[in-house]
Amino acid sequence: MSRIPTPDLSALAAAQARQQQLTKPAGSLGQMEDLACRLAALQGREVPLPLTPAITVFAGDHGVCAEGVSAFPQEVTGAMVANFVHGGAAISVLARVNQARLEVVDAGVAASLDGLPIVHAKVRAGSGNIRREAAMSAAEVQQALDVGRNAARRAIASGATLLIAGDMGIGNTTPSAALICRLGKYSPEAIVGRGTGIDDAGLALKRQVVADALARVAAGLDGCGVLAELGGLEIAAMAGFYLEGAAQGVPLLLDGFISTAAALAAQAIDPAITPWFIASHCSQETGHQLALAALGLTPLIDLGFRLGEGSGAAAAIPLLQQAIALHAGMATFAEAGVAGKN
Ligand SMILES: Cc1cc2ncn([C@H]3O[C@H](COP(=O)(O)O)[C@@H](O)[C@H]3O)c2cc1C
Ligand SMILES: O=C(O)c1cccnc1
Repeated sequence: MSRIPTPDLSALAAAQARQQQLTKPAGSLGQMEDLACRLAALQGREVPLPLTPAITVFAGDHGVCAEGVSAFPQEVTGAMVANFVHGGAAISVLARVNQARLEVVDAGVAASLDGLPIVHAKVRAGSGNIRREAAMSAAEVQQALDVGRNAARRAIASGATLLIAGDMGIGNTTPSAALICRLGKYSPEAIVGRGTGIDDAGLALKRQVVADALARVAAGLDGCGVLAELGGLEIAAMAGFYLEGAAQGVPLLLDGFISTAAALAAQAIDPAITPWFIASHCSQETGHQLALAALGLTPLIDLGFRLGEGSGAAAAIPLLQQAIALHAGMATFAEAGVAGKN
């Protein structure tokens, strides 16, 4: 039995009826109208309340970096975690400007991060090399899912009504691509991209690495089994974060490629999660659009981001707040004494 509630369809219908009454031609605010109505259904109220966003960035390292799949060295993962807490990363700035709580969790960074003011929940120091071996054991998947679930509990206890998961892990577009291929039934050609910026030879190698990883893994695995073979520690933690957020009835704003791979894994574990996902932006990473399509989602914006960290989701927070403000604050035709459509 799923712990995840279903959205409130009567609140959805009431919100849709309200949109028809607001002083604008029906449909003229496009996706903002659908967004307000979806948030109404998720909050269970005709007029949703303004959102209190919280961002949790999960960090982990990837054994598959040994294959040469990233343009950057593995030690950047830990160095960026320090940058997050010192306030200098993109997500640090976007959290500040959006007044969002920002928490950083070490789910599996290779380096020691002792002494940094983060959540220390290292399940292991980097995953296995998915080209040749499982990313982690079944027990480690469960531990990483729990790391994410606990982070969602902390965020919600602090008052969050919108959850964003970010990622930091050099090499993590490779396991993400493998997960998206496997769970979305896509080919590596359609999904594998340049990540941090590998060249053509690097891209060909990365496609082969993903193809080899997929070929290594048996058919018929469940969501946790796929995460163990092809995932990563921060990706599994993100999936656990999403599962707990949905179970507590909190909307989940997806970020880019890694975030969407984690969402597909969460969906494989519990399909009842699907309506709790909202797509924010479309990443430049090859295959992100297809990954979102596998979840039935259309992104709100395309700013050409290809960063991760939760940055695209954070950049879309004002759009969600504006959708709610319009839905709540616009006058109806009756209130404003404006004539409706002939
Ligand atoms: C300085 C820096 C900051 C980042 N912040 C997020 N990523 C992003 O890039 C990495 C994934 O790309 P690939 O699979 O090609 O390594 C992840 O760490 C992701 O979070 C970064 C990457 C770098 C270099
Ligand atoms: O879409 C993303 O999240 C992404 C793309 C490239 C590199 N890192 C993250």
